Amino acid sequence: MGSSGQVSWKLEDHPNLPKGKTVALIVLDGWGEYKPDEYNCIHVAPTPTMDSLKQGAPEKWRLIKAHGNAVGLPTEDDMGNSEVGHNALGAGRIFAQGAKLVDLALASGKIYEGEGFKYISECFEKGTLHLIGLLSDGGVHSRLDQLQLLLKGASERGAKRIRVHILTDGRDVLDGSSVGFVETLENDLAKLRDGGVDARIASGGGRMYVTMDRYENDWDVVKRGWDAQVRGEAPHKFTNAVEAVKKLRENANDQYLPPFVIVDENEKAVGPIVDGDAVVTFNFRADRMVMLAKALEYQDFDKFDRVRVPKIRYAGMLQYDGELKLPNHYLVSPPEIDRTSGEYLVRNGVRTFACSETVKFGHVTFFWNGNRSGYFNPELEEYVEIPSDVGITFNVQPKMKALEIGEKARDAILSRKFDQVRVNIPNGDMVGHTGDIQATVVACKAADEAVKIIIDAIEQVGGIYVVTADHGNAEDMVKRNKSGQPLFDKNGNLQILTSHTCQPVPIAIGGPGLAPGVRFRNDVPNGGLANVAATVMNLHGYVAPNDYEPTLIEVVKN
Ligand SMILES: O=C(O)[C@H](O)COP(=O)(O)O
Ligand SMILES: [Mn+2]
Ligand SMILES: [Mn+2]
Repeated sequence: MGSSGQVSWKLEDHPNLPKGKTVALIVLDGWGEYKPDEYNCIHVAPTPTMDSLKQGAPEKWRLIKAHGNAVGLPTEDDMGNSEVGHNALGAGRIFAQGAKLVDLALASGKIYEGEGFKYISECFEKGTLHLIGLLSDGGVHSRLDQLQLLLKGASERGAKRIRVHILTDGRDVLDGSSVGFVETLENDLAKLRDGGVDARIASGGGRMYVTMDRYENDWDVVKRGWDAQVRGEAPHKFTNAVEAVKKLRENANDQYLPPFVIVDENEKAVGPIVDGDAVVTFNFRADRMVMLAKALEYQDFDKFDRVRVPKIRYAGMLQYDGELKLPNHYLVSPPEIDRTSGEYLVRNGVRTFACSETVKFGHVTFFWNGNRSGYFNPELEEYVEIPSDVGITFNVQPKMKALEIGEKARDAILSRKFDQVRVNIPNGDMVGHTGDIQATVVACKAADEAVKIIIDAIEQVGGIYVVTADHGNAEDMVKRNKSGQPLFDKNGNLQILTSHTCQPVPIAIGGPGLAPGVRFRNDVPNGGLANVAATVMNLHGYVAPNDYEPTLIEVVKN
């Protein structure tokens, strides 16, 4: 920063590293490092390319942290995720993330003093407060304890009628855990009712089938939620949410429960959203709330027929998109992730290509650029989205679009029109979340093949590659005890881990364009994802800004 507070965008030249090399930056989603056993799908899958990077040159492969404090999460027990992972990779610094900011705002009570809470609380006298979000303690998109505090805080501050619209998880937490979370919530709501607040669950559904789509992959998902939450209409009606979830689990897992509404004895929905109500989406993470936020907020919304558009006061837990100012009102200010490496590099003339398929497209663009949509400079950047398959779980098509992403990146590299070619390869993560071990093995193989296509192209143009990951997933597919032994449930079934992990991730550098003597330093033993940005800036021939986390590489003279 200059003394006037103006950002000086000019990056210093690196003393020993040249400019003009094509740098391929490959993020394998959900690809951690863990002991090689039968539940490590990366180990089981043939992954010759990633293996050769690991076994090749020890000074060009290492592990970095991708969870907990290293990515701005509240505790070391918090697994990493795509949002915080790509934020750290792109921003080069560690920002206190949404989970932590909401914790702090709730603990200090500041959440109730902000504009967002005041705005919604004006409906408390006459209207209903609706809370919509993911019901689990996964800590990736939301957290149960935050919802509990918000329920208590809102009712103490005048909310007389509260309706909770739940989305069951099974993706950031064990499948089947939804029942326990709904029971806990029901207990809390019963206590509020004892205190005179009319508080109930009003609707629900599984997060992947109802509401929490992302990057506009499938608007039907959001529509199903809208119909249940706003209109009080769904194919399944129950008088009790615990019963609903137990019954619907007979034919679907937590992630994919069909939408349901809770009705009274006259079959009337207990909590549609109507004029004069307040709505809060209590997820702090943006990607899977943006679509609903648009449906709730935009007058001229045309992605599906909303049928009835109630006049409400709506606030997000956070503002989900700073560029779009979406939503306009929010309870907690999001982290201000500024001066990202993407912006610096583009402002220094680095021509950038970014690509993934829809389900991860925003990861290498929006998250990478500090939760900012759009280009910094359209003349120098091209972002390509390959449409994802719609309406299937990814264990059915575990190869996903890995090869297409690899080929697009290859073409971008060979065109020589770009200095940085950045991709996210989703397979390990998206298929890992299904809990299908065999399919995840196929997924890892496909991801490895995509890496090979890109590295081969880099060989051809004399470029440099950086291969890393955003957090673990496919390297461990079972829940384990403290000594690492797999755990079984009371019926003797293996407990499948659909979520991410706390494992470190690999980073490898190489390619013919890598200057002689470049190697990983030994003095950054606790390096994490945030150290990657400075590293990449070096590989483009620049020194990172002073306040960036230190580079992972050094240049030794031979
Ligand atoms: O949103 C999801 O799919 C999961 O909750 C987290 O996965 P991601 O962080 O890899 O997107
Ligand atoms: Mn991810
Ligand atoms: Mn994931």
